[in-house]
Amino acid sequence: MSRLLSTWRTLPLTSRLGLAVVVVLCAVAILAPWLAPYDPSERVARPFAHPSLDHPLGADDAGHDLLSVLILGARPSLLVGGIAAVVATAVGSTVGLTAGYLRGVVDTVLMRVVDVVLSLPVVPLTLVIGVLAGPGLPTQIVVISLALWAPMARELRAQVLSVRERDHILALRAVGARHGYVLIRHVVPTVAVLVVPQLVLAVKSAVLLEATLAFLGLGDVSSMSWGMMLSVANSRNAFLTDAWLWWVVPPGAMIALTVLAVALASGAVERVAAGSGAARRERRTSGPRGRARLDASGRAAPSGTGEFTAEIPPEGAVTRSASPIESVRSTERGPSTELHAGASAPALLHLEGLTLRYGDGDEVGGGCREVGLELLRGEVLGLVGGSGSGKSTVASAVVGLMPAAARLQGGRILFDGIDLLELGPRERRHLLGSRIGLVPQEAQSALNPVHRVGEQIVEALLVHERLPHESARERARELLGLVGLPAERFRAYPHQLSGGQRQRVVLAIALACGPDLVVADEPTSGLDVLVQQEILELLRDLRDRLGLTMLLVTHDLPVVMQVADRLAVMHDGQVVEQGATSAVLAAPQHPCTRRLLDSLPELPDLEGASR
Ligand SMILES: Nc1ncnc2c1ncn2[C@@H]1O[C@H](COP(=O)(O)OP(=O)(O)OP(=O)(O)O)[C@@H](O)[C@H]1O
Repeated sequence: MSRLLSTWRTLPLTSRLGLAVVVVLCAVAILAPWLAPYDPSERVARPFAHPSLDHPLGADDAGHDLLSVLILGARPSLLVGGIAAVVATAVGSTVGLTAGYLRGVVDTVLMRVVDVVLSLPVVPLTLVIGVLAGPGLPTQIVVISLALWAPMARELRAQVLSVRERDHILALRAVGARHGYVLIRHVVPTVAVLVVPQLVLAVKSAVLLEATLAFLGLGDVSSMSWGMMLSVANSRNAFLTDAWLWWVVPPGAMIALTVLAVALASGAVERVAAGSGAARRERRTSGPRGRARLDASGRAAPSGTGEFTAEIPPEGAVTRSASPIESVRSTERGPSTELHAGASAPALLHLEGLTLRYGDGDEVGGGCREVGLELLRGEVLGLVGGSGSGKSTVASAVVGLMPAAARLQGGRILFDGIDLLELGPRERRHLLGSRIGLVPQEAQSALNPVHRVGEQIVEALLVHERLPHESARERARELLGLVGLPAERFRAYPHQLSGGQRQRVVLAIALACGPDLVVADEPTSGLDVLVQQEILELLRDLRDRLGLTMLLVTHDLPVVMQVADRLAVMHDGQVVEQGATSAVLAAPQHPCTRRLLDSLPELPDLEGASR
């Protein structure tokens, strides 16, 4: 209540005024039968009676009290407007969400339907539908909803297109989460803030359209809305006498007042919706009072100090069923370290002539050409090259998250003998996260900022494994331990972690279901040198302990030199050189490899300098 009051105080005067008028109008509509001084269907005055104390708005041609008709008219006007707006918003939002999220054929078909609806002239269309369906409130609701849903669908689709490309949504799709799950749990909450003000604006348009339809004779004569009052006044020659002053002006003024008030109130609703989203985030990020605070290393710090806050689970709350490594190993599927870099070992990942370009027609370009790579089980392959050489294109093709503009022109990606490019979306989703894990670039944006990091690991686990929630949480804590984070970090939000800690969480998500292959796209970018070193040590450690098979994409040669068994160098979309790391570094064959090596900084001879 106090939050509502404080929000009310922050609203501009016009918004407050609009909200107040909307509330009064709704109250009048609800209480109309008790507020109206007379029964509007009874003849209580002489026809065309002028306004008087008994009848402040006079009477119509049949002697009905016009004030009572006006008060009762609020009901159908607001009811039709409200219901039609809700229906239009529901249809428009569903279409916009589906088209924007699924893209492809679904998007094309739905947007062409939207284009057709938008190109139809509203008034003649409504007349045709009205004549076919017959006048009445249901017809009005259908016609108004039909006229309003299409612009909403278009607007929402644009928002969803941008939200679906956010890194944390891509990261979730990379662990194989179902479309419905990603939509409902991550996309809908983000765009809901936009839907609420749209709904309010739709009410405004719907009230106006209801009046238009009623005036055109598509209203329900048995329930006299304000639009219907105008229609009846017109047909009963109110304009030929001075009766229009009290028969036409008041309902016209009420329609104008409603539209204006709703328009003013929409600003307030937008603010409140955005505010409540922010407050929810704030509540989530600050957590309940009285929680212990942790310092950067995860130890308890005196409350009221320190940047990091996280709840410490009660002592003994976690009963460890297996060591973190055992947890991950228990889901391992193939041989690992024994076959490490063995020349005769079967390739886990095999790319043949992969050609992927961006754009269509004359605009086609970029991407990668005729890429051939082989990654053995237990091996770390470093994919290096300058900016724009095509590394990310190859990585995105392996995990199946190519940008919309990407066009596959040929080649195969064999993963454990399965051609990934031949798989349907559902089969591919089953592999992602469970057998192929992705460590995306930019851990900060790959994590959902309003969900606890532990829950994000749990989410990745539950996408593929049927586990009781508590067991999943326990596994998530073990995975945190595996990547070198204290289990207490489970309850932290991404912003409460350092860059290196976030990167570890992203790694834990990638490892959650014990994948056979991990694709790490620039896993150390944006981190300072010391943290980079820590992450590299962690990768090395995981490789040795778990026999991880990893495709490590980076432009940073020193990074791969420390972890990769073999290197593949890309330039201009092609692999120009590949071989054992030591061999490539010792005797680079291609000028690009030599340039990459030459670009490595050399430390000055400090000893010499100090002499
Ligand atoms: N969505 C896209 N639309 C059009 N062209 C693209 C798109 N993404 C990449 N490209 C082009 O494809 C080529 C390869 O890009 P890619 O991102 O794979 O390179 P990269 O080696 O990963 O570079 P960086 O290290 O800078 O990310 C570049 O020429 C780039 O301009």
